[in-house]
Amino acid sequence: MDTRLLRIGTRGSPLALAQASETRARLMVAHDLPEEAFAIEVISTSGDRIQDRPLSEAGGKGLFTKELEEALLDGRIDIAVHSSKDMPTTLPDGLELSAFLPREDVRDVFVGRAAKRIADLPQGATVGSSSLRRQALIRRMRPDLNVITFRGNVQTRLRKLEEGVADGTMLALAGLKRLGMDHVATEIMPEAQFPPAPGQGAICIESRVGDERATAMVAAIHDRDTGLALACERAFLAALDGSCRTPIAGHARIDGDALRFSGLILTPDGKRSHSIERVGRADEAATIGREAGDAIRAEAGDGFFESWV
Ligand SMILES: NCc1[nH]cc(CCC(=O)O)c1CC(=O)O
Repeated sequence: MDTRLLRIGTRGSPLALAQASETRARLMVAHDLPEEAFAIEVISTSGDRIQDRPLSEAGGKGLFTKELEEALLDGRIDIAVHSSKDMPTTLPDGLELSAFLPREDVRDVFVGRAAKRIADLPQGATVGSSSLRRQALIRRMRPDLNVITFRGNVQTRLRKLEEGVADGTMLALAGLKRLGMDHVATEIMPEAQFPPAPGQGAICIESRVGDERATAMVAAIHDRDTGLALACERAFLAALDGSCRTPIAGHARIDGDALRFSGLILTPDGKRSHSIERVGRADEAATIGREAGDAIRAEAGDGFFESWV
């Protein structure tokens, strides 16, 4: 047995640490190894440090992954644990997503103070979110609400609610569950009304291409269905050139050999949107996602994206 320490890199937020611990726990079981066989290395990222502006303005998704990827490429860590939702569609040369853990609930929740449900908020109430997708979906449901940018980790956002900065906020149920905090949710949003971001609820593992030891270790905790769903959702995002500036939702479900994908793009004000549904074979996940992205882009036309960029 290979007894060298496997170094697991993670961001330092409570959610990131919970995800790294879950990964370590699964590796311990899969390989019958003690906790001491793994080291969790906390790496601070620009996304964690920049708190004063929306990430879409500060440089996008890569802000949560850059420093972890540098540590991987430098050999300071062997694997990096990420939320798939935060991963850019292209990775640096020499790195790959080598495993996806079984997916958590993909739905978003509303955490309300002024009301438990979005529909019951008073006219003009304030809802905080930094996600363009969530902002657009809230505006589509309730154009009268005042949507404000709300950054920071789950704990920071909940504290802002207590301080009265907003009457409610949106969070991923998956993150709350991993933190043991899902009781704070006051409304679980139906997927049809509030479709999730591509990758939501799925933890992924990034490693060096050709690192056989790390690849073999994480292969034992890989979940086939999550991997196929993510191949489809990430191909959809890539076809749309999805950045933090584009409100995009997408979710693929796997049922044996079948895959069913739903995608949605919106204008930031939520007034216009295009949706797409595709069914196909699970082993063609990436092709289905790419074709759905190409089709929705063609249907929307260039004007859709240019009208508000
Ligand atoms: N960008 C932050 C982020 N990235 C992933 C999650 C939730 C966990 C997940 O989707 O796996 C969150 C917090 C949130 O959206 O509430």
